[in-house]
Amino acid sequence: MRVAVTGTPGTGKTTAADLLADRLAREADLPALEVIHLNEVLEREGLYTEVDADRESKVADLEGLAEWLDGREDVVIESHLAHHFPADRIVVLRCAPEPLETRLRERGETDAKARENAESEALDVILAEAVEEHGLESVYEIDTTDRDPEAVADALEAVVTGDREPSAGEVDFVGYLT
Ligand SMILES: Nc1ncnc2c1ncn2[C@@H]1O[C@H](COP(=O)(O)OP(=O)(O)OP(=O)(O)O)[C@@H](O)[C@H]1O
Repeated sequence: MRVAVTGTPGTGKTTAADLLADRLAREADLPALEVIHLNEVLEREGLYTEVDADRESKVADLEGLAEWLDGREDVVIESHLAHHFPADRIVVLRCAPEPLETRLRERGETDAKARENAESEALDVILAEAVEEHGLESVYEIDTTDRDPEAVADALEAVVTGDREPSAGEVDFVGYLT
């Protein structure tokens, strides 16, 4: 089974996926899935097409990443790009725009980048992409706004074990737009 963990930068994908990886390694009754941090693969394998100077970020080579993922089936793929690849279950981590902006600023992002990501989150951009590419029945939303990382990992674990139902569309942050 392939599980994609996606969401706007700052929603806590890396943090939750690391906690899940610990649990998968320790608990024998959980499925044997390997957690892949796709941004690390992108860096390590050089799977980007250009470096975007203005935004100080690399443009992902989606075809190259898809080829790298080909044949890796029992995995949890963590990245804001994870929903662009074939997967059985797609988890979209969400966070209310204001606390998301604060998280990103505290992590050292520029005000402009923090604001841009908060607006993208308010507009459900990644959720919409995930639903368009995979359909409502494969998409699970987890609202991390008032959940600590262990509680987010609990919800993620419930998706992996099949104890949580698909839930796209439950989270609504449009009211945060100013
Ligand atoms: N559930 C949570 N509640 C509050 N803060 C959190 C939570 N999860 C992560 N954080 C904090 O938010 C910041 C972003 O977390 P993290 O790097 O895991 O996000 P991400 O979605 O993987 O981001 P990116 O896509 O940029 O890699 C970190 O400073 C982290 O400590």
